Amino acid sequence: MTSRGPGAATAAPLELDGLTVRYGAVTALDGVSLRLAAGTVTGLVGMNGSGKSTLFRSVMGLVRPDAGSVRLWGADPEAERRRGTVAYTPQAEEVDWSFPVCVRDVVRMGRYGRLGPARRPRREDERLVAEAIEKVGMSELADRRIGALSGGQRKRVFVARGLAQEADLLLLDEPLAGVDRTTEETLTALLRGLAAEGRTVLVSTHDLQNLEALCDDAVLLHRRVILHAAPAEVLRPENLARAFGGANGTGNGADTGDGARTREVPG
Ligand SMILES: Nc1ncnc2c1ncn2[C@@H]1O[C@H](COP(=O)(O)OP(=O)(O)OP(=O)(O)O)[C@@H](O)[C@H]1O
Repeated sequence: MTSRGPGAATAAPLELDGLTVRYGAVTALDGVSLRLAAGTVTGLVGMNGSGKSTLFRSVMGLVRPDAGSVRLWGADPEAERRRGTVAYTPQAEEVDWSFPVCVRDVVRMGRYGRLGPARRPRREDERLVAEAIEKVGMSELADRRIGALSGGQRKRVFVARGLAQEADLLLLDEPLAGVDRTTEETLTALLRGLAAEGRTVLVSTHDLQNLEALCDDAVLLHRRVILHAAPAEVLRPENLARAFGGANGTGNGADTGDGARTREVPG
């Protein structure tokens, strides 16, 4: 894991304080405060449009907060982003899948922030790339164009990119959506393993059945943090109802308005 200066060891890997983000008239996040403990997996749970992706994008500096702050290990986030200590797996819809690259190319992008002065991947980088691809069960498809992958395979490629990056904080936007049961179990074990190594994972998910197996903590989001507690507590019907507006938490609820989404290339 990356070594940091004094003070960073005790600081939270991620701390949001009063984070507020608006897209024109739409308030996506409204005074969100959150602190993640190191070496944990935290589930981010909320209905469509509750602000989950906006939260991730704010941490990555892809949207500018209207108010509030993001701190990574107690410091200004820009330096940590540049050092590659935080990895982001975007939702599939945010990626340009016609970009002419193969699985290995995308995963190799995870190493770019860590390349030596020659800026050329070394044998060690290639080993880490191959290892990350193997961990998500994609070795046989390593040379396939990303546009020719299934939805579940696409998710796994971006999880592998985060693994190859050896980031200390991983932000995963719905990595389990649309994957089969075996892949879900593989990815769950993988994320649990990362936390056991001391890495910190924030993962948005709609899969409430898997929440307790996956997470140490969960955050119910509905523009604001409704509850940050153990998964069992978050799963209580009365708590889910506060975020989803239905007793069982499986209702879709009304979206709060559909703004145009930005798209980005895989790198
Ligand atoms: N680029 C944008 N321009 C305008 N509005 C946006 C933009 N991106 C998101 N929004 C709006 O902000 C709100 C929060 O969106 P966000 O994508 O963060 O929600 P989410 O919880 O990730 O949803 P989902 O579960 O559907 O992925 C929604 O009302 C959405 O329509």
